[in-house]
Amino acid sequence: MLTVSGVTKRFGGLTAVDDVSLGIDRNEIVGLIGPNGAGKTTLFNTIAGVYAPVTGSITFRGDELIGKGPHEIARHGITRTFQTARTFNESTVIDNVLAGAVFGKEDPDSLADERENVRQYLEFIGLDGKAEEDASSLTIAHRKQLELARALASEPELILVDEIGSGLTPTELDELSRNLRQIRNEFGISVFWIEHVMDAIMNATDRIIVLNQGKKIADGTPTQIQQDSRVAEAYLGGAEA
Ligand SMILES: Nc1ncnc2c1ncn2[C@@H]1O[C@H](COP(=O)(O)OP(=O)(O)OP(=O)(O)O)[C@@H](O)[C@H]1O
Repeated sequence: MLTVSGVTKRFGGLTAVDDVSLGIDRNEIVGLIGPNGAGKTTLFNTIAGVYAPVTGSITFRGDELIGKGPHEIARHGITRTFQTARTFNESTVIDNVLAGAVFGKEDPDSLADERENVRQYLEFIGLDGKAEEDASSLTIAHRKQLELARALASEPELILVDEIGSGLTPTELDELSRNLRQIRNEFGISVFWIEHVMDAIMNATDRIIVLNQGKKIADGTPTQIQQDSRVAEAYLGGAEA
């Protein structure tokens, strides 16, 4: 469904993403891991249309995405969540989800209809009891769930999730991992997920891609990745730095 071929992105003399190729299929949860500075966020930003790569091609259901901006890419069915949840804090929880619905769709219904429609996503995520509260009153974990509900409301086919684990307790992270699996299971949405918390990524993904210094060094099942000596070396190298 998503095909990244030979993508390179440089910042001045630094090659942040170096000739990376990968694919994400329909209905897959794929983890993206790698030591700090490996190029994970830069790769996401390149897929999402924030950066144009110097070389390579990124297609989604056969359409070339390179040259398209973030709004256009969202309308192709790719949406994202951010490492630091970017909720509109002065707005209610339901209005935040409504913003996702209106932003992501080619042809949104009337606001009143969309408002009714997006309640299902809050219910699905388990935040319906907080629909009328200000987003600023939510805990970090609930804000991250709100971001997922907002992403769902844009009715995407692929969600790019940038680190949900930081700042969460293990129980909260379990809940969010469960949300991601439910999103895949019930809506058939694919998830591409950057995460530093290894337990979560090993337990909740179907496949894991590993970047190190901009290059893809491994792509396999969680078990294969745990046994991959290049991956272990990359993390040990990072720990010494
Ligand atoms: N806007 C930018 N301008 C210049 N250099 C950048 C920019 N964004 C990222 N970089 C550099 O590109 C490299 C890859 O960074 P990136 O943030 O993509 O890594 P990452 O794997 O997401 O790291 P982390 O796990 O720490 O978030 C790093 O060396 C970083 O300093």
